[in-house]
Amino acid sequence: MHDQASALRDLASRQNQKKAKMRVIAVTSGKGGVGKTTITVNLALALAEYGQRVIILDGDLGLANVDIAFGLSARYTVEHLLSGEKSLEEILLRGPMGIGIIPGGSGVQELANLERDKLMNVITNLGRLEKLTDLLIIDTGAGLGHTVINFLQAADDIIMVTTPEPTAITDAYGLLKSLRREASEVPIHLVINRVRSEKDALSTFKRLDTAVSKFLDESLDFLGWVYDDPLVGHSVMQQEPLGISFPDSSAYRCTKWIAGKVAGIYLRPPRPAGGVKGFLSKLLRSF
Ligand SMILES: Nc1ncnc2c1ncn2[C@@H]1O[C@H](COP(=O)(O)OP(=O)(O)OP(=O)(O)O)[C@@H](O)[C@H]1O
Repeated sequence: MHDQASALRDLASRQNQKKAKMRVIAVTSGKGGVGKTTITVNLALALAEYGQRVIILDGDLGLANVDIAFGLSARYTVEHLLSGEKSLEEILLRGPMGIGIIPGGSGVQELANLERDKLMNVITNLGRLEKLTDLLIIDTGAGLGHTVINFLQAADDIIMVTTPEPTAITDAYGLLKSLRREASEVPIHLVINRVRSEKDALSTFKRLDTAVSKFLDESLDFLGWVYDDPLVGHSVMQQEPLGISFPDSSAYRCTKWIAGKVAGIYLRPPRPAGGVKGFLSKLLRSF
């Protein structure tokens, strides 16, 4: 008998067979406020600069703000997609460099707890994503709520963001520990945000990696770091991504380096901008 459930399974498997190579990257963190959204938005921009087609799913249930970071305002969200009121194309916002933004809103939680009658809308609509993008980047909420777990389990890769702050490191470790149980198949790549120097980044990584190898018997992949940069705050106030307002800032150059790795392009790690003092000291050294 060809019931509704098997019809859905057939449709989903046909979508899978047609699958182009859209990659799903979930950006997450143990603690809130460590720069997950800033990194998601600028990573998307840097990847678009490398010629990738990118769509961001704003999956942060409590603090959905990807649209705001782009200076846009969401009229419709995933909720409208789930109810069948709007199509994917109708809820999709377009940012700079053709970046697509899917506003999550409260529909995000529903997405994780789909009722059967809404499943058809999702499979049909999200199946079309394959044609629209090379990369789907999900900005998840912090911590390990039910919705976050579902996104992390479904992703091809997880980028975990932390800062060197002890509380952020403790929460990152806690999340890594849970992920080993909940999403052990998905590779996790660490980004350390708001570092003062390369040394600061490396020592933070070492601290976390030592704990992970000692207590979880695993090793961490270090994707890169982003400098603490006051220009990030300026760009947030301007509601314009850093890569648009301050493309030469040290934080954006780091993000481009990370994006290069994500896109499979090798770049050297950037150094912080030295300002006039740095320029003069380098100049004097060369005499
Ligand atoms: N590299 C950086 N240098 C300086 N400030 C930064 C940097 N990255 C993020 N910030 C600042 O930290 C604050 C939090 O950033 P953001 O909103 O991206 O964090 P989040 O992890 O997404 O937070 P939430 O958990 O609330 O979603 C912002 O005010 C932002 O300006």
